[in-house]
Amino acid sequence: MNFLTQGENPFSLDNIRRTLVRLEDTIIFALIERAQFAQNNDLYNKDAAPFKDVTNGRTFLEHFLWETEQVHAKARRYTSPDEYAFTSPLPDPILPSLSFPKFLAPNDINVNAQIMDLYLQHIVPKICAEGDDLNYGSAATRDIECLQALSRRIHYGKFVAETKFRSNPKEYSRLAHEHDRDGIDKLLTNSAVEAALLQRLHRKALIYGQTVEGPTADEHQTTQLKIPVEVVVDLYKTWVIPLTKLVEVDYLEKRGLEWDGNVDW
Ligand SMILES: O=C(O)C(=O)C[C@]1(C(=O)O)C=C[C@@H](O)C=C1
Repeated sequence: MNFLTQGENPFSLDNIRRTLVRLEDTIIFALIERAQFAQNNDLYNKDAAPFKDVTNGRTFLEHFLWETEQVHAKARRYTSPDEYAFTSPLPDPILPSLSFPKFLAPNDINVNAQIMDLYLQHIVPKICAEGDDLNYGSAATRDIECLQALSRRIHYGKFVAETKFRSNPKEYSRLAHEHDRDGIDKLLTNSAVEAALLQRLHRKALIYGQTVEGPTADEHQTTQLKIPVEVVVDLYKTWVIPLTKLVEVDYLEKRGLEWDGNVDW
């Protein structure tokens, strides 16, 4: 989403959902890119021999991510309301600051630590072949792309939550004051949207993951998929949607508690 475009409201629920749909493509392609390299578990072990003298007590991935985020911070990446860094400390931007439209209420919700854990424990082992192929730089670069895309998608829940809050502030506020997180979860859940998403994802993983050879595309040629379809669907079902909802509930609870009766904060 380009928050700086004039004219169209970037914060309508339709536009926010359109961004979530586009991020499905980003995430699937990032996973396909990572899947071409072996697991390379040394990347995730801070005592691994190839790196332990150069990464200051971090794993190679953490170290490389920190270096990458330092460069991106200089280009003001983390001043954008939909971007969340995994590492710190980070330098100030070297570009002048932008003024983004005010939409989200101030909050410090950041679930990147959970995203890192789920990615390393549940994604890499399922999409990459076991073993070590020495492609450390390539694999870590793809890891960072996967992590950034997942982080953006999951923290986008804040925008969904704010639009939902604005459409029903009294009820969310009542539930927040009762600390009824299950009630908030129930109120924000749209099962039809979730079911449609999982079906769409299944089709996308099947189509994007195919090896296209010859002059015509064969929609039944599914034997050589670059990543297993069910891994992508499971990733969303078990992790991406629940973590997005966690972000939404955290946001709505705080938002509801602090609500002063005006829709704008
Ligand atoms: O689109 C919404 O309404 C959202 O809240 C996002 C989302 C998702 O993660 O995709 C999460 C909860 C809803 O049940 C449906 C979908």
